[in-house]
Amino acid sequence: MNEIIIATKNRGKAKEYNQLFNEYGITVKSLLDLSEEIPDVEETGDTFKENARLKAEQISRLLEIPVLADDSGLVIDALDGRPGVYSARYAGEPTDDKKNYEKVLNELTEVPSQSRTARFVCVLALAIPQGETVFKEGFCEGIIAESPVGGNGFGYDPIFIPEGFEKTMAQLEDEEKNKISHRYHALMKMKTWLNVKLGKGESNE
Ligand SMILES: O=c1nc[nH]c2c1ncn2[C@H]1C[C@H](O)[C@@H](COP(=O)(O)OP(=O)(O)OP(=O)(O)O)O1
Ligand SMILES: [Mg+2]
Repeated sequence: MNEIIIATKNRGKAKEYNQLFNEYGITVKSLLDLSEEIPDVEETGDTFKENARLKAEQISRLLEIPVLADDSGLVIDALDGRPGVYSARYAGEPTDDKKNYEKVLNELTEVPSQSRTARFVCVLALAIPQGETVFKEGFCEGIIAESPVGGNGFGYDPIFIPEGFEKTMAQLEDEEKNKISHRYHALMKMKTWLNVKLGKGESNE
């Protein structure tokens, strides 16, 4: 098998999974690459895990093959965890990345830098026909910038300064982001789990 489906309609995510899987010789197909029209999965869950499950299981059932899905978002301490699972629709629907991060910056105008701590969260689900869905979670710690900078990445990247950096996620090269991102960490945990499952490696969990 040298192809995997990721149940997403987000081009930014699909691009990152393609880059992350590239070294294994695996091509990633998103729902945008399929010739058939795939209905939207309603993200009705209250947690990243529930929404990741909905996306992975519904598409796996539809296509009758194993499917990965990620539900992710930005969790800001000074906002009691918002936008969290509502990250994609924080400023309403349809999703508008710029409106979303501008809303966050407006809500944080009075908040000093030491209190602007936040993290990106990614719950990655692997749904297998006739099997139990597996979940792995990844985090990327950082702080929220005063204003948006940078043109790489997607979503909230222009306002997120990862720990250990003095620039935003949107100023990092793709390869740099892919070494530290919540998505990378979740995928590495999934890879470890799969290797153990296939008898190819040691668990380090
Ligand atoms: O690395 C990231 N860099 C910046 N922003 C990010 C990142 N990862 C997630 N995010 C934000 C974007 C979106 O506002 C929300 C994900 O929402 P989420 O529902 O998981 O994805 P989505 O609706 O964009 O596509 P889909 O559900 O088809 O996979 O969190
Ligand atoms: Mg979504």
